[in-house]
Amino acid sequence: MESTRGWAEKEASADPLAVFAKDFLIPEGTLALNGNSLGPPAAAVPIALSNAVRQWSEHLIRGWWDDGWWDAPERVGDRIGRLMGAGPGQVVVGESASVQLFNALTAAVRLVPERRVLIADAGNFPTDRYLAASVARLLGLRLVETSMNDLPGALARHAGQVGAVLCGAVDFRTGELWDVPGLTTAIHQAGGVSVWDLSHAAGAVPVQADAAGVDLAVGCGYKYLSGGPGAPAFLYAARRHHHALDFAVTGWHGHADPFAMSASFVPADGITRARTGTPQILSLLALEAALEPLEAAGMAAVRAKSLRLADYLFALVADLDSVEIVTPRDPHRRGNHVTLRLPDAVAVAESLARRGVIVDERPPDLLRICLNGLYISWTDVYDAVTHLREVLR
Ligand SMILES: Cc1ncc(COP(=O)(O)O)c(C=O)c1O
Ligand SMILES: Nc1c(O)cccc1C(=O)C[C@H](N)C(=O)O
Repeated sequence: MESTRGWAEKEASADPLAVFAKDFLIPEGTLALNGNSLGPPAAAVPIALSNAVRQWSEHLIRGWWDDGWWDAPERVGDRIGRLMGAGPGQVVVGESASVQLFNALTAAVRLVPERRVLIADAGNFPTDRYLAASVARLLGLRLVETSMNDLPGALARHAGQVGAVLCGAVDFRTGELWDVPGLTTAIHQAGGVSVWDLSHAAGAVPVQADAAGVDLAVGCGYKYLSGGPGAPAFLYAARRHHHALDFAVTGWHGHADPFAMSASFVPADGITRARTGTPQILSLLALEAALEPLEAAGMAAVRAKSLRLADYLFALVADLDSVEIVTPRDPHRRGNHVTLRLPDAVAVAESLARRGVIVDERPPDLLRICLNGLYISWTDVYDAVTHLREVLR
């Protein structure tokens, strides 16, 4: 690795994934380095949306059957599942990540009703923490918040009482990737049920959900999956739990026979019981189309390139005295975004945005830079760091 633009250009011209950048709509001259918050639109999305509106106008309500709308939550779920190492029939798409978290967490608690301690990652995204507190109040559980580093300690301290355990796979602030397989095993050994928030992992890290023994998981559709603002989220539930899953949000789309319009809820078989009410079809079809470039490029190839882009950024910022790299350097211990600590991160992010470099900050001093190898190039990294260098000067 060399810190010259010529080297970055050479690397970019040899990059087999470079072709995928044209599959995204990013304004000329803009570096979209915040795909950990909102991924850019895939070029396939406006086409899929206009197709969906055409289906709607031509087929009206028949679209539910004739155009495959009814099965979209499971169909798109299977496609997202393939990106996260989940076999078919274990993922549904719909609702926000917050609603899916509520449903996953309450279902996890109901799998082990005698276990009265709910353990939650204290560094998790606020919505996860708020929901853990709310579910604990709702179900009369004792909430224990712990740092991820001390999760094994917390499991040991509450041995015999641990029920649901809610963790984020990638720390939304620091980009640290936790040991999903190892910690899931530890949760099981403590008699608990794991609920992983994969929002910063799905489409970024090839999480092996099935192989890791994950029980339940949820994630956003608008970050690395690029489904668009407010894209539907996903819920994964391991097949071995399906027969016992008792979701709190029991909508008619999760009923065994929805059009029987019966008086009481009988859950559908399989993951379909995780469905709630009528899914957001336009958004679901946009999300489905957005998956195409990632599927074509391959999760493993995108991950490998993204890690190398981050290594390149680490090398380029090494001489910036005021910048501390917060994200672990070990590729097994980081997700996709890279976090730098520097004075006045908010002002730096604003100055970068004026130069067309879109990153984000988490106050007071963290700057997050998302290097998604699917559409970010070697020269983008070089240019972004050049701008950062000038802004800091
Ligand atoms: C880890 C994590 N979970 C959940 C969310 C958001 O959930 P929702 O889509 O319901 O706003 C985010 C980001 O907004 C997040 O980073
Ligand atoms: N979900 C967001 C939103 O509705 C508006 C602005 C940003 C977001 C985000 O996704 C924030 C993101 N989850 C984070 O890690 O900070």
